[in-house]
Amino acid sequence: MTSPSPEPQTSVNPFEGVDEEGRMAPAAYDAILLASFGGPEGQEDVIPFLRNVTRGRGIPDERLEEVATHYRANGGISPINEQNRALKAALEAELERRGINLPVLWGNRNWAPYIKDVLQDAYDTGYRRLLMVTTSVYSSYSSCRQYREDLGMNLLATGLDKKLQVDKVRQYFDHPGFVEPFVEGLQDSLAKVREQLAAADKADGKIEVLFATHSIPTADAEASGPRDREFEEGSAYVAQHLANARAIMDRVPEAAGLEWQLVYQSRSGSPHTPWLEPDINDAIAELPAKGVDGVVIVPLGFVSDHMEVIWDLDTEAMETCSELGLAAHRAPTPGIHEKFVAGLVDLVCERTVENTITDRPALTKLGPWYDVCRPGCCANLRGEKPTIAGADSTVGVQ
Ligand SMILES: CC1=C(CCC(=O)O)c2cc3nc(cc4[nH]c(cc5[nH]c(cc1n2)c(C)c5CCC(=O)O)c(CCC(=O)O)c4C)C(CCC(=O)O)=C3C
Ligand SMILES: [Fe+2]
Repeated sequence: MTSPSPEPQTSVNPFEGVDEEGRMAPAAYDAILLASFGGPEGQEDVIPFLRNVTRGRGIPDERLEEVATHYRANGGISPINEQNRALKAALEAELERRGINLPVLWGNRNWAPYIKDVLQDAYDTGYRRLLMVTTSVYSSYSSCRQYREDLGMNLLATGLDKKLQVDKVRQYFDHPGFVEPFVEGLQDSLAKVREQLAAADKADGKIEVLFATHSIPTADAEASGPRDREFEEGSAYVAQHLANARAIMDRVPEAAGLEWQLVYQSRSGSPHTPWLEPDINDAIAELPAKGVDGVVIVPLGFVSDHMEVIWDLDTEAMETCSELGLAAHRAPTPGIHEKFVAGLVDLVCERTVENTITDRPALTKLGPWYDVCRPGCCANLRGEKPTIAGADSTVGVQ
């Protein structure tokens, strides 16, 4: 039990304490908030979970039924919560190893433990300032602003908006802690695909690398990131993935000269709304005609092996590969890789007055990303909601 810190003051100038690169001055935090998506933990949770996820988003019922079957086939259980429990434990161990006294709280947007309850518990424990780390690393409405909105709305709903300050670490897509596990993963998966090819007497077979991420509506892709910067393909979300894919390819000598592409998965929504393409299965279907014999799938958009990885990649995309006679292997997600866990603690230390880390590593020219999102960053195209951690935020001190 800590003694309560002073209540935060509401600032008039939203940029106060934030420099031109969107960097926020280090502060004294009471705890880390690990914020994630959440997932069902039994058959009876599946539909209520899906309703939570899609509330107000117009996802057709047929799509919900289809997604429900992915969960049902796995006992109604998403692996994501267990993975977050493991990540929380790994973060606690790494903090302890470094002698950093910061508790780790865990809350989800769409399932228990809900962010709302965690915020109330945090306040009741005496915490007054939290630093949020999300399990979502790129810039887009779904992966950046929606987290910031859910924090803003839950602080308002609990009446804690003037009492509990929540800041957020920068989007960390190009932090070495996130990228390096994929470098190792690509190396290992390439070796496995080469073994498969050798066993099939195709030792010289051609291999292509597919970097897979979540599809989003093209309108959201165009609205991703800050308004005052131009990005490749007109989208921070796409540009961040392309830059990361190049950074990974450059670090794997065994992949020199191989063709690669960025592909998308898990599309939902109305078929009339354009989403990012190509779909991974369509991309795989084109490969035999290009003389490709083997595929490495790098799940670049994801932090852990949750449902969208084990179903859409390991089940569906792998099936597409085997139907076409392609050798294939899926590289791991960062999960609780020690470099990933250490990287998250480094990101926290960028922001804490104690144990401050001043170099802010980024493996692409796009980063290091902003601690405080620029105005209009990753806009909600359906209307504005209260957010935290943005220069245009209406909740908390920025
Ligand atoms: C960019 C992005 C990430 C990556 C960043 C991040 O990790 O946050 C992500 C992650 C995840 N998406 C997840 C699950 C779902 N996403 C859905 C729907 C949607 N995702 C979208 C985008 C993203 N999603 C979008 C634009 C929609 C449609 C509109 C909407 O509803 O906003 C739906 C509804 C049904 C469907 O249409 O598929 C479900 C069930 C799970 C949990 C998996 C598990 O349980 O293990 C995770 C980690
Ligand atoms: Fe953003």
